[in-house]
Amino acid sequence: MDPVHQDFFEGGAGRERTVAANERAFQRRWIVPRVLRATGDRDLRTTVAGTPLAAPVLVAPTAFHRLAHPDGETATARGAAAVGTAMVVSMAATQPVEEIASAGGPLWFQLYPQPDLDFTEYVVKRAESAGCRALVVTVDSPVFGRRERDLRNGFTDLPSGYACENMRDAAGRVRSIAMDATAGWDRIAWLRGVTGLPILLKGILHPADARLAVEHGVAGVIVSNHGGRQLDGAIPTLDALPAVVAAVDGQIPVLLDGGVRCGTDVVVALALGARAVLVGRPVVRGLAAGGAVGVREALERLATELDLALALAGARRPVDLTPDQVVTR
Ligand SMILES: Cc1cc2nc3c(=O)[nH]c(=O)nc-3n(C[C@H](O)[C@H](O)[C@H](O)COP(=O)(O)O)c2cc1C
Ligand SMILES: CC(C)CC(=O)C(=O)O
Repeated sequence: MDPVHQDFFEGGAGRERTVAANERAFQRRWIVPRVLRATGDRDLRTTVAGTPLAAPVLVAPTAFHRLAHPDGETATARGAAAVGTAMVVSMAATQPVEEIASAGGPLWFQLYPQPDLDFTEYVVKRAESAGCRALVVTVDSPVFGRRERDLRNGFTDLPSGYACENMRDAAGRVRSIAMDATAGWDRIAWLRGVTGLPILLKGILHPADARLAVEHGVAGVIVSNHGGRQLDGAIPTLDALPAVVAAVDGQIPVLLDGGVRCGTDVVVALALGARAVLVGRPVVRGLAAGGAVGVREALERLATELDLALALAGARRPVDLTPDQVVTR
């Protein structure tokens, strides 16, 4: 891969403290296994916002897949479909959502709220018509994070020949993605009026926001710091999870992304109350290394490791894991 593009995929904001801390937070947790109780067949399946998943690991929305592999987002979707999980299509995808949907697996669509409400509605309807089953609204990006690697590399836009295909307006012109600092909670209420799709908020870290999310009738929240690409110094997601779980009090599912790299990481997040996790960079790396097969292998490996870790932790199903099975040292 072009090292400039690799820096885009791997990098984060500022000094990349949060990028590093997301993974480190998992290193500080230890699993306390239970014994002699997980009898019978294991079952990794779960359902989130009405979408059944073979395992509680989804593909996080990440931008510009054609820069990682010529087959782009379509290959990622094929890899996700092969393992029976959902892919969250980024608003900054380099292929049209209709084409990505041809892979056949369940898709959710990620939206950066745009200041132009008519256009926002147009994009949402397009995702809906393409068969996307949920809308993931990214709420941690009122402005764009400062990505030092990209600034140093002069990487400010897609190279020519590539476009954010889901930013085409009705006239076929590609708009640039705006970060909308004017979007408030009223925008979530507005979105609920324009779509019947379940809405999940991505980028919740504070328990008070989690409670507001419940009050605004969303179908779920994703504890996320955008993989450390927005606010450098933001709390590692695993550290933020317990308070968010407590705040929503079982009313809606809580998902988490950031730093999930292996099956035991998934066990820790599930035990602390996440319904499922999403993975970003591991999927991009799989895509870059081997297209759809690489994505499938990255996700298969996580599911296999999760199955093994569940068995050894004494859980038959993800919901059997309990918070007392994780200690911090
Ligand atoms: C290269 C890259 C591009 C991303 N693009 C988007 C995006 O378009 N929309 C979005 O909501 N999040 C985006 N994210 C954030 C991811 O959805 C997710 O929060 C993060 O990658 C999870 O951390 P992980 O990479 O450690 O798994 C991006 C992340 C990366 C690494
Ligand atoms: C290009 C951006 C719109 C997406 C991205 O890089 C991110 O969200 O981190």
